[in-house]
This record gives sequence, structure tokens and C-alpha cells, in this order.
Amino acid sequence: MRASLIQIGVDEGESVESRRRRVAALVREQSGADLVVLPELWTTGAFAYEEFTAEAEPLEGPTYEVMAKAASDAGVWLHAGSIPERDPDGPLYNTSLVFSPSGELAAAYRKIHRFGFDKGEAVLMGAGSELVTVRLPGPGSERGTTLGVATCYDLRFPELFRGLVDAGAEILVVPAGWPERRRSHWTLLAQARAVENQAFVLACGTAGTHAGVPQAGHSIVVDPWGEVLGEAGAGEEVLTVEFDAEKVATTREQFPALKDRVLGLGVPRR
Ligand SMILES: O=C(O)CCC(=O)C(=O)O
Repeated sequence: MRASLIQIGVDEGESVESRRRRVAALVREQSGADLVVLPELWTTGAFAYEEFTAEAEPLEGPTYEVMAKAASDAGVWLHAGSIPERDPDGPLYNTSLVFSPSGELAAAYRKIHRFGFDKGEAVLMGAGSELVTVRLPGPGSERGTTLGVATCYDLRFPELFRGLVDAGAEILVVPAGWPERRRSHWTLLAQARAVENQAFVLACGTAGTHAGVPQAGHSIVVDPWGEVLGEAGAGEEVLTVEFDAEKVATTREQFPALKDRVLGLGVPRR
């Protein structure tokens, strides 16, 4: 499987409209890849809280339209990162969109763990409640593979990833707008999620600085053994990595730690 992670810069100097056009052109350039991944909230920037309401769009809004077309023009599976979604009957959500190579919406995932504690996303957006996986019939292995999707801060919550693995996920895709200040956590957690779930992790962040928050960049692809197959630098970059999706099955067979899980341990007695 060939995957391209597009680590774009989110800077205030560029309008959302022109960033959308620029990103669509970058997606088209990835024709020949099986899977293309974009970061979290790349239209506004994940920390540009003041822009969320102004730039929020319906699920099938301008980003959806432009990305559906870009996926079909390039003939790739596209995890188009996330948008600030305006639900007509509810709050805003941080919603990821996944398109098939024919430009159909294959999945939408509303971020479950909102970042900010008592401010920012945590108060401005609603929380999703459903785990989302996407079946990819062909690429990377004859039997196909399954993506499990999560977003940025979700990376800190291993139980979410276990849920995705239980639902069949073999490739964990994590769009993010992770800040430079906690870059060491980003790399460590991406590797930990890969090792403990014996799965590939494709984590795509942003470059640049928005709302005064320098971004970590350093998008990363980790294999089921925890090896880093590719890592971007801090700036704008397309990180392309080729891997054999069958490695999930062979790792799980040869080192069957997932089979030793003890479920329902509950809370320890004091
Ligand atoms: O967990 C972190 O350190 C960063 C999370 C974050 O920036 C986000 O979810 O938008």
C-alpha cells in the first residue's frame, strides 16, 4: 500500500478558500497512491477557536464538495482530515470525512474526545459518540484492510483504539493539529498505539503557526512492530510511505499478545 500524508501549513495569511484549492491540487498530485491523509481542521486551524463558528460548514458543504472531487480525480481513498461541521439541529462537531476513489463519502467521524478542558474545542463543539471504521476492499493486501479513524487528542485514549481494533481496524488513521510544545508525546503515543494494537498508525499533523500556536508537524507512519517507516519534518511536506498491509496479520500471528487480553478487569479495590 502506498500512503501519502499531506502535512499542510495552516497560516492566517491564506484564506480558507485558497487553502481549499491548494489542498485539492496537492491531493490530485497524489494520483497513484492508495490512501491520502490530511490533517485535523485544516480549513481553520485546530486552535483558531474564533474561526470555528464563522467557518463551520454543513457535512456536505464546500470542503466536502472539493474533496470528493479531488478524491475521484486522483482515484485515491482520501481521509480528508476534519472540518468544523455545523449540524443543523445541534452543535458544531469536529468531523472527519473519508472518501472512496470514486468520490463517494465512505465515512464521517465526529471526534469523541474534545480538547481544551474548560475552554476551546471542549466548550465550542459537541462530542461524537460512535467509533468509525472503513473497509478498503483492495489496496495493500489481497484480502483488503480496514481503517480505524480517530482525531488528534483521541490519541491519548487507548480504549478508543482498542474499540477500533475490536471492530477490525488494521490501519489507524489520526489527523491532528498537534502543537509543537508536546511533540514528544505525539511521537511516543503514535508508536504506543501501533505496538499495543499491532496495527499501522498513520498520523498526519499540520505545519506553520495559527492562533499563536506553533504546530509540531512531524507526521509519522508507524508499523505494527512500532518501527517508524517515515516521519516528516516541521514544515509543509508530503510524506509518502509504502508498506505491506499484511504485516498486521503476520505480527498478530507471530506475537499474539492481543489474544492475551483480559477483559472486564474493572476498578481496583482499595
Ligand atoms: O493532546 C494534545 O496534546 C493535543 C491535542 C490537540 O491539540 C487537539 O486535539 O486539537
